[in-house]
Formats: sequence, C-alpha cells, structure tokens
Amino acid sequence: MWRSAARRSSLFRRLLSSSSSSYAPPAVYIVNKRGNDILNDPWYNKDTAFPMTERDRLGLRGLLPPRVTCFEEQYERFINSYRTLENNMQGEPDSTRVALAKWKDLNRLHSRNETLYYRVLIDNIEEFAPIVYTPTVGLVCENYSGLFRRSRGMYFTAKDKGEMMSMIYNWPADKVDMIVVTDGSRILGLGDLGVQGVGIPIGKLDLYVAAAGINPQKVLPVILDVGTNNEKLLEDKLYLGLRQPRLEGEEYLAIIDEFMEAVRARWPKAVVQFEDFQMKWAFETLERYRNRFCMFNDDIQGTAGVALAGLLGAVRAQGRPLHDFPNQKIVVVGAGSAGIGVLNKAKKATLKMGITEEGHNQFWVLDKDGLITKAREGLDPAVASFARGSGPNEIPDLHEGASLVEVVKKVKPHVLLGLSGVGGIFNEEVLKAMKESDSPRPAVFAMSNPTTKAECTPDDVFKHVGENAIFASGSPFSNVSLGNGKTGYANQANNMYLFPGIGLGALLSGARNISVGMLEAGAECLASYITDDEIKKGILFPPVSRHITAQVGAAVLRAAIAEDLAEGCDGVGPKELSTMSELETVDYVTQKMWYPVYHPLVSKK
Ligand SMILES: NC(=O)c1ccc[n+]([C@@H]2O[C@H](COP(=O)([O-])OP(=O)(O)OC[C@H]3O[C@@H](n4cnc5c(N)ncnc54)[C@H](O)[C@@H]3O)[C@@H](O)[C@H]2O)c1
Ligand SMILES: O=C(O)C[C@H](O)C(=O)O
Ligand SMILES: [Mg+2]
Repeated sequence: MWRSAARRSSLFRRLLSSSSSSYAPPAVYIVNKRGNDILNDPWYNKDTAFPMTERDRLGLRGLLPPRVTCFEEQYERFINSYRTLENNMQGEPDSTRVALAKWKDLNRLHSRNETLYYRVLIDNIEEFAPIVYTPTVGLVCENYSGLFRRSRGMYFTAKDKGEMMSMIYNWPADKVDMIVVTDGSRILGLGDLGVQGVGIPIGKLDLYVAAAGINPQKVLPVILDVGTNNEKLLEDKLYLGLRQPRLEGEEYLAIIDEFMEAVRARWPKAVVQFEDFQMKWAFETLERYRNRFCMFNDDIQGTAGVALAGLLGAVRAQGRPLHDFPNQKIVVVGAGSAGIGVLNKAKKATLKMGITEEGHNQFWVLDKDGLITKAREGLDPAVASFARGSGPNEIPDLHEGASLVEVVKKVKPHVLLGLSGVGGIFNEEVLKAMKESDSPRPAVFAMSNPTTKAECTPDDVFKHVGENAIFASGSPFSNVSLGNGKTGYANQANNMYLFPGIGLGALLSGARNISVGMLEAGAECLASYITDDEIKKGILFPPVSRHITAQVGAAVLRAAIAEDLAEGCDGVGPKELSTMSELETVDYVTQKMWYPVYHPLVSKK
C-alpha cells in the first residue's frame, strides 16, 4: 500500500531510534562476572579506562594502576607503541618477521581489549587490513600451529560426527549473525593448510566487524577439520589438526551437512560464508546449500562481482560505453573456483547485453595445461562453454594447450586476468606481448593471493605494458610513480569490497537464502561506485570502508525485498523495510552497524 512521504519518514525515524545507533549514548551492559574475570574478558575489558565508580561496583579496586585514563589516551598509547615497533624493525631484511611482529601486536590487543582493537582497525583499515587480512593472514596460516596461543572460533572435526548438534551449544554467545567457514583445503594460493586455515575465517570476520559493523560478539569463525593431504603438515610435530588424509565423497559431505544443520538448529538466521574450499567442494557445497540456507561462496560469487566491476571499469577507462563489453577480448589464466566464477558472471553480463549463448566469443581460458579448447581430453563441464573451438571465428594456430605467451601474442587481449595462484606467471615476455593489446588501455589483473602468488607486480606492468596500462591485484601493492608527477594506480581487486556488504545486506533483510539477484545488486552497486574521472586516472575500486559496505549492503537488502526473500531482522519486518527509499535504506544499514565504544558496566551479582 502506498504511504505518504511524511508517514514513511516518521516510520523510518522510529525504526532508526529503535536500532543500535552509534550516535545514541552507549547502553548499559549487565555483566555476569566480577574482578579479574572482567579484566580477562576482551569484550568487557577497558584496561585502565575503568572509572573509579565502576572499579568499586565490579570489584576491580586495587586490580588496576590508580590513574584512570580515557579511551583516547589508550588509543594513542597503542598507536605509539605500534609505531615504535615499526621503527625498531626498520632495515630488518626479513619482511616475514616484520609482518608477523605487527600481526602479533594487533592480535595481542584483540585478545585483551576488543573495543580498542576494533576502533584501531576501523580508523586505520587501509593500514591494518594487510596485517589482519591478505597478505599477512597467509603467513599466519602457514605458521599457525607455532603461533597458536589462544583459541578463537570453533573447530569441528571428522571425529565429531554425531556430536555437532550438541557441540554448537558450547559456543558462549547466545546469538550469532555471521559465520565464515573453511575446510582449509585451498587457503589463498597456498594450497591445503588443514586446520591452520582457521586464520582465514578470523581475518574475514575482522573485516566484517570493521567494514560492515557486525557486532564481534555475534561472529563465529569455523574450521571443519576433515584431515589434510599436506604431507609436510602431517609430519610436523607442532601441527594442531587431525593427522589423517582428507575425507572424501559421502564421508566428507556428511560432516559438512551435519555442521550446517547444527548451525540451523541454534542460529537459524545466521549467514554462512564458505571460504577457501578446494574447487570441487566449493561448487558442490554451493549447489547443495544455496537454496536451503542463507549462505554464499565468497571465492566463487564475491570474487566474480569484484572482477566484473573491474572488467567494466576497464571498458569505461577506454572511453567506451558499457555495451561495448562483449567486444572486449579477455584472457583468463586459472580455471578454478575463482576463475570459473568470474567467467560465468562475465558471460552472464554479456548475455544481458543481447549476445546469444552461441554468440559469445570473448574469452580465452588457460589452466595449468595451457589454453583450453574443445579438443581437451576429459573437458571439465564447468569450463566447456568457454573452451575454444576451430570455427571461422577462431584465431588460426591457437591449439589446445597453447602457452600463455602464444595466446597473448595472437589474441592481443584487452584484459589479462590471473586467478591461477602462480606467482610471476605474467612475466616480462607476457607483459611485453600485452603492450600490443588492441586496447589503448590494456588491463592486467593479477588477482592471486597472497603477494608471493600475484601473477605480476604493478612496477612490471607500468614498465613493460606502458604507462597507459590499468593494473589491479588481489593483494595490496603501492602505487607506482611514473615520473612527471604521474601515478600508476595499483588497485586492489579483492572480494573484500563485496563480501562484507553481501553478508550485511543478507543479515538485515533476514533473507531465506542469497539469490543471484542479491549478488548482482551488490556487484552493480560496486561497479557504479567509482566516478568517470577516477576511472580515467586508472582507479577502479574505492578504498574499503563502511561507506561502500553500507551501499552494497543496502543494494543487497533491497534485492532481497524485491524478490520476496526477506523475512526481516531485529523486529523490523519486510513490510517496513520495503517502505524505505534507496537513501533511507542506506541510512538504516549504516545505523545498524556496531561501533566500538566503552559501555557502562553493571554487575549482575
Ligand atoms: N582477488 C580475490 O578476491 C581472489 C578471490 C578468490 C581467489 N583468489 C586467488 O585466486 C587463486 C586461485 O583460486 P581458486 O580458488 O580458483 O584456485 P583453484 O585451485 O580452484 O584453481 C587454480 C586454477 O589455476 C590453474 N593453474 C595452476 N597453475 C597454472 C599455470 N601454471 N598456468 C595457468 N593456470 C594454472 C589450475 O589449473 C586451476 O584451474 C588463489 O591464489 C586465490 O588466492 C583471489
Ligand atoms: O582472502 C582473500 O584475500 C581473497 C580471496 O578470498 C582468496 O581466497 O584469495
Ligand atoms: Mg578466499
């Protein structure tokens, strides 16, 4: 039913005032503990910022140094000590040591005082994302068993079959909104890291808190330890996971099924993000659960939306209209879960622009065996519609298994996109061949993570392809100075621009499941976020922030409403959500974001 604008905005104000706004005075928290138990709980701990009245109320008098400091002083103290650490490590030749030292410093704060930790992270997200997330998180996973100090998240293993329904109640929080789960089988481009892969859900959820304002009390990192096929880990005496080969087939699926059912039983409205599953299980689990649970696979679906935004940006950067996209020649290196996800999404965009299923002809796909053609033995059905044939539209001599350099030389692509997990594969010869691209602004996307697995660096691209090139990578690199005050932009093309907004939009809509339309709405929002001026400079993506997440989240939420998938959240039903204008939805999503401030504490005892 139509409502007047005035009624609508009064309803909207009411909804906002009932939400946990960052601008409202902080609510009082009732605490079930006293004394040291509070200081040892990072959620409640304020360190030296407990006021004297609270120290009296909570049995803290005498347990802390006498001077009460304010939040700002604590913040400054942390940042200063972090800067000292940085200075002390300057000149250290081993960059691994430096990265791990920074990660440990942040991790210690995370374990001690969550309010301070998340404020530091939110305020300095560009500086700290590379430490708590890609690329340092890769290093952390590789060394996890040695670095382990304090458990974070839940571990469900092959030995827990039949127990998960009760185990899930061991998690202390009553409500969980966001779960990121991995089986550790394909951690970034580092392969099977078994139980050590738990670092990935932890890092992804840190971004959920920082960029999407999900309450850290309501996030749950999960590792499903079904064994590992990594021989080195199996022989490592420090390894903390099950020492057995990975479960396969029905045995494997039974574990994942049981976990999903346990989640549904305790938190039926939680959003579950699948992360870093090896290709076969990534696709199989997505198909198995996408219509039954509110879940998505970030590597397939999140990456696809980010890559498509980048591909459309590359069209705009040439001064071409978007409907020119089907004429762009795109070479994709890597036909795994991420590569196939990107190809399917890009093909869908082409079909939307009026190209027929038989008529699309813009992709050349390579995997570890070279160019994929219809002559490939045992052609994977997932890649079949991208396999090159031998018709009149084909470039002669581009045979099955052709090498990357041959393909680039003959195709002269507009875009070269890597999701191969092979560091340096876009070598000098390949990049020099890209210089002959048919595009005036050849684009190179080296999307593999972490940094050591990037297909090339921005320095190589601006040197060998030319200053007009466009560059994006999965892990962060610094911009390149091209002389004469000109900058070569090193964009970061990482699914971190989308997954926080997808999860947030799905959560606030209370969606039954995450549809293609919801994902498309998020991706379209990201693609239109950058202005023409920025695109002309070669800037394809915005810095990750709450602003972009709120926009993406609102787009996802509205799509859920439009598709009648929304059931509402926190007492705000689909009807109320559907009366909000686009702008009001963005405001609503922003206001629902958790923001770290100290709350007055009152003891229950
Ligand atoms: N930037 C992002 O947002 C993002 C998102 C998802 C994945 N990734 C990265 O993409 C990489 C691949 O992920 P995935 O899930 O698709 O892995 P995957 O194991 O499923 O697929 C890897 C693919 O690369 C191919 N490959 C291996 N060696 C090759 C070579 N020498 N030449 C050409 N192709 C080769 C394999 O045959 C396979 O098709 C990882 O490094 C991952 O970190 C990045
Ligand atoms: O984790 C990332 O940084 C991106 C992506 O999900 C990956 O698997 O590489
Ligand atoms: Mg991933």
